[in-house]
Amino acid sequence: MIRVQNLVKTFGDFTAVKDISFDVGQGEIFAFLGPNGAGKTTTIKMLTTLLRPTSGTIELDGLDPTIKTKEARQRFGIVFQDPSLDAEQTAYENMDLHGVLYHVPRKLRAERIERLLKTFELWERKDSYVKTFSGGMKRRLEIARGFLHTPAILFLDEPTLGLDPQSRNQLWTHVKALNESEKTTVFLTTHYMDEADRVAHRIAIMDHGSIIAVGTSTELKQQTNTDSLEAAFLALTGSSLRDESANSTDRLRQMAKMWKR
Ligand SMILES: Nc1ncnc2c1ncn2[C@@H]1O[C@H](COP(=O)(O)OP(=O)(O)OP(=O)(O)O)[C@@H](O)[C@H]1O
Repeated sequence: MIRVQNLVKTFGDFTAVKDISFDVGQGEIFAFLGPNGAGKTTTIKMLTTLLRPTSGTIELDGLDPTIKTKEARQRFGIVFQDPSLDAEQTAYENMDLHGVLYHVPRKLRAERIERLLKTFELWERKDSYVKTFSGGMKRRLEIARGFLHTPAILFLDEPTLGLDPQSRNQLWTHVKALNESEKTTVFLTTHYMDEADRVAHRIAIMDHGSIIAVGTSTELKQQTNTDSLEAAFLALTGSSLRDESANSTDRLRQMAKMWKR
């Protein structure tokens, strides 16, 4: 369903994604884990046509998204870290607008909106304005909306960031149920190891722009001789802080640019 070969992304003289390759099968839940600045979001942005790869190839449901951009966009749904709902509209209106944008026929649209809002336990609140929703409800609505046009693949970039354990748990229960009933391939990133352990069929660990390990949670634990995914993750990526070093590198780069002007 997703095939990535030798994918590279550079920003100026900095390489954020360094020659990565992996495959994700149909119906699989695939988690991308990695410390801050590892290159996860950059990879998702390339997969979802938001960033152009510097080199390498991507195949989504048999299509090259850099060439068949419009067709590829129809095949996937995305939920990013930044909220993208219209707070001044109701839950139903947000869903409906998305359905119109994705050309979901009216009757099917109504049926799917009802099914998805019920699945994500939002049907009772369908006519409430999104601005009155809690963080967990907003996230559930965004994910329900991501499923609306029956995408072959759903991309979730840190979908549970900032949610309480109850909301996280409930969200994954619903995502898993839809993955099973609709056979949607799910590609996700998260910093919560317990979530990846629970929902992902396979996990890729990324660090400094490279994929350093891929496998099931059990395989990663065996490979590192550890007894939890978190321990396996730390064994593979080390325990030094990344965002600090990435930020200071970024700062240095920015200063270098200013001096060049
Ligand atoms: N537009 C850009 N210009 C320059 N550098 C960028 C740009 N976008 C990302 N980067 C850099 O690329 C690296 C990878 O960033 P990315 O956002 O993909 O990491 P991530 O794994 O998603 O991290 P996090 O877990 O913190 O979200 C970082 O060092 C970041 O500063």
